[in-house]
Parts: sequence; C-alpha cells; structure tokens
Amino acid sequence: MSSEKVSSSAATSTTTFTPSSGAFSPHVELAKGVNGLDKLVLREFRGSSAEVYLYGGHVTSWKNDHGEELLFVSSKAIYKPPKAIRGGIPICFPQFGSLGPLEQHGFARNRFWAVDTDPPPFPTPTYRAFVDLILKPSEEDIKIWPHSYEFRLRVALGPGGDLMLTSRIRNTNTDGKPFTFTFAYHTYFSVSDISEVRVEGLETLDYFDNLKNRERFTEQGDAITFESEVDKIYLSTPTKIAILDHEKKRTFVIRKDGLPDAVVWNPWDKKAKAISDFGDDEYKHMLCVEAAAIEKPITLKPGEEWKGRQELSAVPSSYCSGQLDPQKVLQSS
Ligand SMILES: O=P(O)(O)OC[C@H]1O[C@H](O)[C@H](O)[C@@H](O)[C@@H]1O
Repeated sequence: MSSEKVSSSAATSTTTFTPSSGAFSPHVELAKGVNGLDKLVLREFRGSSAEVYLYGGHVTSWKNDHGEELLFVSSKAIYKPPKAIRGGIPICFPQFGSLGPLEQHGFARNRFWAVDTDPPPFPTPTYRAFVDLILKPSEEDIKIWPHSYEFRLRVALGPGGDLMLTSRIRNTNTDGKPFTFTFAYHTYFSVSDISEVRVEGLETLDYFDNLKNRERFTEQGDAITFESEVDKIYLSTPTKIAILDHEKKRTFVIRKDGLPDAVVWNPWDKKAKAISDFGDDEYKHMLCVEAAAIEKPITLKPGEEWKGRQELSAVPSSYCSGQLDPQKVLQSS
C-alpha cells in the first residue's frame, strides 16, 4: 500500500443494484431520494421511520413516532458521488479520519452498496422493519486497499422507534492475508442548541484531542458541555452514552457493542464556515457522537468476521443515563 494519501475512485466503478420493491418486508419500501438516488424507507406501526441510501449505506433520517427528525443533515449536503452526504450516519471504514493512507474516513461512505437479498442468519433476534445492505470491493477499490471483504450492514427500526445498525465485516482474502481496519458510525444528532447539551458517560476517561496534535488527556469529572470546537476520541468508553438536549427535554442514548471508543465532534463557528457542505450556523444544531473502534485497530484473518453494533434511542430527559434504563421504565408505564 503506497504511503501517500490515495483518493478513492468515484463510485462509478461500482455496479449498483436496484432491488424490486417486492423484495422487502411490508415495513420497508424502495424510493427515489435526492438527485434520484435509491433509498430504502423503514416504517413502524407507531409512526417512527428511518431512511438509508444505497449510496454510502448512509442513514439520512430517523424520525420518532411524532415525525420529529432526530438526526442532523446539513441543508448544504451534496447527494452526489464522490462526496459523502453531510450528516445522518456516515460509515467510516476501513479507516477512521486521517489515521492511515486512505482518504479521510475511508471509502465505504462514497460507494454504492447493494441490497443483500440472502444475508447469513442474524445471530440475535431483530426488529420487523430492517434492511440488509452489502458492500464488496470493486477492482478499483482493491487497487487502493488490496483486500477482499464482505461488509454487511443491517439497519433496523424497533417497535419503540429505536434505530439499530449492525455491521458484520468478514475477511474473504484468498491469499491468506489478514487485514486491519478502524471503524466508526459517524452519527450526527440533531440538537436544539449545542450550548444547552450535555454528554454523560465519558467523564474521567482518557481521550486523544484532535485539536492538540492528538495528544492524550484525561477528561474532567462531570458531564461534558460545549462552548467551542471539540474533536476528541474517547477511549475504552462504556456501552451506554447519553446526550441530553435540555431545551427539548430529550435524551439520546447510544448503546454499543464491539465499539470501545467514541468520538465527540462539533466544528463550532470558524470550522463550520470552512466546510463547504455545512451551513455557517448549523453547528448550533448538531453534535457528533461516533461509536468507534480506533485506538486498537481490528485485525481479521481470512474467514474471520467482526461485528460492531449501535442502538440509538430517544427518551424523555427525566431519565438520567446512569440510574434508570429508559426502556424498562417506558415498558412498565
Ligand atoms: O468532513 P468529514 O471528512 O466528514 O469529517 C468530519 C469530522 O469527522 C470526525 O468527527 C473527525 O474526528 C473530525 O476531525 C472531522 O472533521
């Protein structure tokens, strides 16, 4: 692999698969999104919904049963290869950030995925509304990252409106070679006002600060609040992280498996202005908390598979992340 940065080939080198609409459960339909890009819409009986584009395997919408949008997507997002859609949940694979020779965040978010009509059995019981996508390397991709893999992504919407993303990545190299990657679900949460947001669960943890040459620091002892640009990779984080939106009285809860790290990013005003597909003031209404595997890259031998899962829920903020399990209390009410 060359040491200099390599740009990914445009998605044109990947064949796209347009599934017939009959290929899905009644909870899922195929639709045309922005710029005519194929997307799958998942709906649950109580009204919650989610949308995932085949371009990037990219979740761009997650709405609760009142139809409120819970994810942030920039009004300046460019739904056009090879640019990744700004917002929603970009998939960072096989490289997080600029931690390696590939382009920023790898190439999975710039490729056309296909619907996996014959996925291997799913290990854990899943929700009714789900879709399985698959990404395999094209010849072009193999030139920039010389490995064969099958990346299966299941996007599922629970009866209570929870959104679950499960990634299963298998090394299918026939040359006996292992490969190593880093990974993140780069989730953009929609918040009413970043200056009224708190994150619980990352207190006292070590983190790499991307704004200070990625040096290692230790977080202070209480909930994280925001008054300037933040770009931190928290290490060995708990399974559950909570993002409290004071104005909306809403708490996002991230539950994750196989993803020990969590990146917290808000560009704030200066960087927001410098990002072409991001509105100057939009930093006030978003926060990225990205379940990730970064500090300890994952190595797979041929035939081995890695699984990384995140489950997002949005609950009334009367539940603190540490004390009550909103799911249990909600069910008992
Ligand atoms: O603009 P992008 O390539 O999508 O990256 C957006 C951001 O992603 C992550 O949060 C990184 O930690 C940031 O350093 C980066 O600026």
